Amino acid sequence: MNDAAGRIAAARRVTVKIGSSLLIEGEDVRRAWLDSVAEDLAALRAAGKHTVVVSSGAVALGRGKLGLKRSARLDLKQAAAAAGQPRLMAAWEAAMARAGIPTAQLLLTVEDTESRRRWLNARATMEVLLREGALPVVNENDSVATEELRYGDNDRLSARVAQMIRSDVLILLSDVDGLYTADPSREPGAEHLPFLDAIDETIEGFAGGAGSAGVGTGGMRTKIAAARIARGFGCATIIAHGHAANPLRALQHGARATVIAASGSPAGAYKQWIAGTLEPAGSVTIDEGAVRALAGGKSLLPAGVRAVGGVFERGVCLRVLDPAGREVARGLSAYTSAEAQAIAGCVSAAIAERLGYSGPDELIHRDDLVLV
Ligand SMILES: Nc1ncnc2c1ncn2[C@@H]1O[C@H](COP(=O)(O)OP(=O)(O)O)[C@@H](O)[C@H]1O
Ligand SMILES: N[C@@H](CCC(=O)OP(=O)(O)O)C(=O)O
Repeated sequence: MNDAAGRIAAARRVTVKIGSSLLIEGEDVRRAWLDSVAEDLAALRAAGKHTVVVSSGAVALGRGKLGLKRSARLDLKQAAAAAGQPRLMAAWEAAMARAGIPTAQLLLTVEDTESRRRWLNARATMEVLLREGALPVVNENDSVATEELRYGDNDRLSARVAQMIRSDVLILLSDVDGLYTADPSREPGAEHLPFLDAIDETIEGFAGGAGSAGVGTGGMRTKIAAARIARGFGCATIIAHGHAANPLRALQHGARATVIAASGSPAGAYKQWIAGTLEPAGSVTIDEGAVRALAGGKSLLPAGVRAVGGVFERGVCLRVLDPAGREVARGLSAYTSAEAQAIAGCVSAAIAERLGYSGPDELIHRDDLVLV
């Protein structure tokens, strides 16, 4: 299944990145086009797929609003982003409301995607939004980012977002229908590449090395960098043309694109990430029945917990120990240490009464658990 349509059909979670050039014309949003994207996103939802959008456009809209000229100066870009972001979100909000889907805004920085704690918090927010049927619309928090610590391009940010929500597919909508052997706007003879199973130096060379066509805009280079990140955690990347109406539907109907395959699956990579936690924040000791349940692929319920070690927040990685103190698993805790202590040994039906509020039935959900 090397075509974009097949990948999208099989995906459970999809991240879509939309560049400024698609969204904005002159100084305003291409509203009719955005309505068509909203329709496509609603169709993905109706097909049971969880979708997140990474949308550029704040800087371009803010420039128009403030009457600023194009400039490479970071402070001017930051001011433009601050002025343009509300306009960008207003456009998304209006388009998605017409499609019957509530939107939510997340502004992320490099730090949010690099620090484990902030990552987990952003992820938890995203999960609730997806569960509640909202469309998270993400952009870089340009106004607080620094020169040394900013993505600067939403291609790589979208790969991190795809990782955060465990997307199977990352769709980069651009003004070109994929990767060519050279920049097609400069070399008419350049060949289109429909499918890549790996990213090597030759491929990176196509996307424009230093001093060649890609410099300045980010161009294909940041898209290949994004595909490389996505590939590493089990997510395929699709680079596609997005300028015409209903660009996602067009892809689902076989429009030409470049597909870059993933290595492994998002779930596998996620579990590797959990297993690779250097310093788990605490531990839970479980009884024999729970050890058997985990070995059988079940979640860890509070009923099987005998003791809780350490002081920890929700979402952190815990060691799961058998009655003899041997580590049998690792997983992300759905509760804080204080809560875990309060509900240890407790049947699921009694959790709400014990805590005074309701919470998940599982202390560690099987999706967040890996046997060691
Ligand atoms: N090998 C290549 N294949 C396709 N496009 C390329 C290649 N090298 C450079 N490009 C350029 O990259 C552009 C897309 O990047 P960019 O303008 O940054 O898009 P976006 O705004 O969608 O992020 C294309 O219009 C094309 O001119
Ligand atoms: N965060 C910036 C967008 C940065 C970016 O990657 O732009 P683009 O190359 O148009 O996708 C903004 O909202 O204007």
